Amino acid sequence: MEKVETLLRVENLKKDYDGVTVIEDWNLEVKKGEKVALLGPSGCGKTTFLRIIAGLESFHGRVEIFTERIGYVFQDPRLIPWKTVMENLRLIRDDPERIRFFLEKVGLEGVEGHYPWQLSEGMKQRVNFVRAFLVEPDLLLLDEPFDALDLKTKIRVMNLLMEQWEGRNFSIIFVTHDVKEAVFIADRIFFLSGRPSRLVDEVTLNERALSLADERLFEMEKRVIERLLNLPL
Ligand SMILES: Nc1ncnc2c1ncn2[C@@H]1O[C@H](COP(=O)(O)OP(=O)(O)OP(=O)(O)O)[C@@H](O)[C@H]1O
Repeated sequence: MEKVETLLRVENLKKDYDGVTVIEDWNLEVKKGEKVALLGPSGCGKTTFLRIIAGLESFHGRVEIFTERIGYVFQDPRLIPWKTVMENLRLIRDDPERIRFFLEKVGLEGVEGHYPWQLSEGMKQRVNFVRAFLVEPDLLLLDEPFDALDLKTKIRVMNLLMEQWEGRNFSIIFVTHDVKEAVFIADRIFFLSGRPSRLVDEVTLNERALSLADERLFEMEKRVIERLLNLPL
């Protein structure tokens, strides 16, 4: 049988801010190509966890990442205001053809010369996605990335995400408050408690819905919500 490689291993992870513990004793593994979602109350440390994985935060415990190719779709787009979309993206990968390819894929053809202030929040967020795809990541970190998108754009970006994933089989850590999004994207969902947050449960999804309107998705969402409601949080 083919051995599934570990891409990320987290042991006894703990994070304090000014003496206040936010993350308490997290242990988890993410396999190569696996898509995991984190569901938990506001302020429980989900963004902090992604920042730790991206090397942007100090921590206690052990974090092993078996790649350097990490893409990060931040909660806010963080584009450099005095650079155009193309200039922002060329900082990541100086390949205008590839940049145009992804811009077209997210429905942003023709905005290369625009400055960030000329774009709506949803447009900026799509540029944020393009930036992460340009990295050709082995691990993609997604922090509530669909919130600024209207439904049709969200579906378009989700489809692109899945298409990219099928082509390259990278791992995903996806933070969201939306159970339906989590169920649509993830193979495994972790449930977090409030601060200090612990990983209290996880559920593996053995099916995959083909679209956000797929009936199976509603059934899976229901099961996850029921599981969540039964947790002693
Ligand atoms: N740089 C910092 N200094 C001090 N406290 C911080 C810092 N960054 C985050 N925190 C605190 O750590 C906790 C976790 O924050 P984090 O942003 O990781 O939560 P979250 O689960 O992503 O929340 P949300 O779902 O609302 O986005 C919060 O209470 C926050 O105030």
